[in-house]
Amino acid sequence: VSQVWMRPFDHEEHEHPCDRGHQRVRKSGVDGRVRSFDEIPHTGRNGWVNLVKFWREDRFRQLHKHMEKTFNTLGPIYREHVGTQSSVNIMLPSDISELFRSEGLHPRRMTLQPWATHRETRHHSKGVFLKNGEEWRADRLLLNKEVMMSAAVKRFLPLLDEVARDFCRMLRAKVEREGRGEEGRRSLTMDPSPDLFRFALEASCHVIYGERIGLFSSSPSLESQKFIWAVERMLATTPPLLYLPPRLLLRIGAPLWTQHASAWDHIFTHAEARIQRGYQQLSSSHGRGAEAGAAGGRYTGVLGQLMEKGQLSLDLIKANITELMAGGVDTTAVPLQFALFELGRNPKVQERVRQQVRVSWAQAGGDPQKALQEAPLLKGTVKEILRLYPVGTTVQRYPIKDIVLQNYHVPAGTMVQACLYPLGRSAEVFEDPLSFNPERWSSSREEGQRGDRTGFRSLAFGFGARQCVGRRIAENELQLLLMHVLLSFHLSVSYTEDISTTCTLILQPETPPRITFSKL
Ligand code: HEM
Repeated sequence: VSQVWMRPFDHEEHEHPCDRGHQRVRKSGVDGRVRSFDEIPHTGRNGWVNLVKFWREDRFRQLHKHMEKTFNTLGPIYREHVGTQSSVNIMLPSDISELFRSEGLHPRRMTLQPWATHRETRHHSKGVFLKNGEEWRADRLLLNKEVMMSAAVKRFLPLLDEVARDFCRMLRAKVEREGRGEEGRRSLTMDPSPDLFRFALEASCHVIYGERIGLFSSSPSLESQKFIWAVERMLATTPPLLYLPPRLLLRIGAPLWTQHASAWDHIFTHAEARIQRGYQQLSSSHGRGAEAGAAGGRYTGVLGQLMEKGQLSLDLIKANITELMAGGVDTTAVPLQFALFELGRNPKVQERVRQQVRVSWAQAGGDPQKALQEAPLLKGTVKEILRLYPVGTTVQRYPIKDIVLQNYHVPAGTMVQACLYPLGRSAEVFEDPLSFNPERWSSSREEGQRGDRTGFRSLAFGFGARQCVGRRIAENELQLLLMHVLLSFHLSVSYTEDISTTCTLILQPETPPRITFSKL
């Protein structure tokens, strides 16, 4: 059944007798009439029954697979009601580009807002998750200058490079200390995920606070480990809360909510201490008057820049910095696990990327930005990993005007989700979709062959004005780490089966893969 609906919809011979969704789309192509919203194929009209099914069958954790299966059964568009949420789900680039055209100036996406205000917590009132509309836009334009613009990237790239190099130094020492084989060429097989989480937190702190926190030392602080746990807990408790109504939330969701709120408390406390310190430094440097900026011209991270410019209130700086901290650790540590695994199980691809990296690194004379520019396969590797393992499995929008998707009418204000996992694995969109091939992104060949010129195929960071604000940090952080790892180690894995994945708020391996690092 799986690929049936992907064939051209207006050809009689492609009708599939048991595929209701397919029939509807095909039929609409024949009489040319735009079908009503109610006719969109759906997974069951009763949201509460669906919620119970989701809960019983643990579908929240397998949401990506559930979506893939449902598209294969119902066609490229379907409706789903789960608890309080109702959405139209789509997965084809042409539909996503249509959605993008209707998102408006202040794109809105799904938030935890209704429940955040339902039970009072100390911190939700300060802004996290509450931003949509004009308030979001104003903050976002200011943030973009510090994290998205090329001048900002130039400022923080050397900081990321420093952390990536230190990570590899730490890893080389570990392999030498704990590995097998002759001295200088030892190998170590291990689960690198705890080290990758430390790397991601160290890198975030360096870019956001302009501060190193010493996570590669032999005794990293417990406080940082607690921060990592808090982000994990916050992410894991979010999805069910998105679907529960207030009354149910109070009865069965209360422990979840308590865990969620206390995780946020921890994340805020971690950020608050640093923000306070930054504020004091800034006040004292202004008191002294003379130097340029909080640290006499030294780059003091995104926080320092925002404080120095003084365009956001202290409360808004806190909310935004905390959101950057919360959004910046698991989102990079997890794709790195997938990347090391895929490079390990595809040794030929690994070697091709390494060859390119070696040349570019040798020619860059220590300039990390130049090295990345000359090694497009690194960028391709990151895109390829996020295609197969999108950190966020959906991107949501509430269009501000009525739109037509797959010839169905979708009214303004409907929640529409672009489902990235099925998109990335679709044979309709990608040639040989299950193969790991970073080179596919360097040629326009495939795009021509697929007949898709919308460009809406690499969407792991979302799209438009509301795309991921940490995108430039993440892309550079991932590429730099992979570059230094490939220069230092050969990677291999002892098994080649696919990794089982699970969805908390982000897509991650069920069990972190073990990787063999062999010193080069
Ligand atoms: C590979 C890594 C990452 C991926 C795949 C990713 C993905 C995403 C996606 C899909 C969105 C929603 C975009 C949309 O609705 O169009 C988003 C939003 C966001 N991300 Fe990321 N992200 C990553 C890394 C980061 C990092 C490193 C940070 C912080 C330093 C970050 C902070 C945020 C924030 C604050 C938002 C909300 C932006 C807004 O609504 O204005 N992300 N991310």
